[in-house]
Amino acid sequence: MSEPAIVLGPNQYGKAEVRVVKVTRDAARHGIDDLNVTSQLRGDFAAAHLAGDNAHVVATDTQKNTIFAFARDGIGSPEAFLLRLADHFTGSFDWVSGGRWEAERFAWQRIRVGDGEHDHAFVRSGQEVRTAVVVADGADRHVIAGLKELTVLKTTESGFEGYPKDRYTTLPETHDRILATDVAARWRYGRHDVDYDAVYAGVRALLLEAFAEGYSAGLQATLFDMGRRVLERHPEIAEIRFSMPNKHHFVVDLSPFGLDNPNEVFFAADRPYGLIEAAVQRDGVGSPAVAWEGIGGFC
Ligand SMILES: O=c1[nH]c(=O)c2[nH]c(=O)[nH]c2[nH]1
Repeated sequence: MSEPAIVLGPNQYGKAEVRVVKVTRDAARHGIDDLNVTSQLRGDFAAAHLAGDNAHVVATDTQKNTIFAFARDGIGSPEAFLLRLADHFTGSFDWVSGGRWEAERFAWQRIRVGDGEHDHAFVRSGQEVRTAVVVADGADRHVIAGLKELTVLKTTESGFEGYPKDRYTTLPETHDRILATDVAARWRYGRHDVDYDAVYAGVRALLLEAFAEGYSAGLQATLFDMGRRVLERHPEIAEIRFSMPNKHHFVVDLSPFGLDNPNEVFFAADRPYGLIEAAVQRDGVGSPAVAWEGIGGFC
């Protein structure tokens, strides 16, 4: 029996992590957009791989330059910027049938001076990084927005009880513990007539509100509550996925020092950590695999 032939499988290529900063300076009060953009093209690139024929290979350098050139007109929301890139590359080259464009956006806030805000001096704001992915597949456009590194902590109103105990279980039950995590979430839009910046702000607020409010019976329950609130309030969002580490805070035994410790002094362990991941979906609404392809881990 002969060995199967060796053939080219799925492929994409482009420029990764183009750091583009756009200053808007048509008035004394400047604005700033700070992004990390990755562009990857899909289509007929077989000859490049199989024969070294680069006739179809839009250089990664050209893709990088296109990102800078498009920034000259203003960036706007990361989702809108990525959609422009997708339409440009698929519209300009017949053999580019799709691709994947991804962005991280770093937020800056005006520095407060006296009781005003400075016109052109900024401090990195917040901690979370906004994320966006656009996948073009022929005429289809999939838009996934998100955030990562949104670090939150509550000092009470969290517990973990009722779990199975076996011979390896040592964890004591508690109904009063610290709950801390770095929220990473991505949500897929089911429609595209969306004010991406406004929805981002709304989702971020709902995630924080869900984390803060009420008693958490576990990070899993908190995760689902976050997702449920987002889907209830945002019909334009089809589904949302989360990846959240449970950043354990262990009560330190101070009895060797003759001290009590009524949930006041903790050891903040950095590893290992629990890792809680889930999708929150609308029943009966499918989740297109092509939209999520290339997203590392769960979200
Ligand atoms: O919120 C939690 N979920 C778990 O699955 C888990 N497992 C664990 O040891 N502690 C916790 N906490």
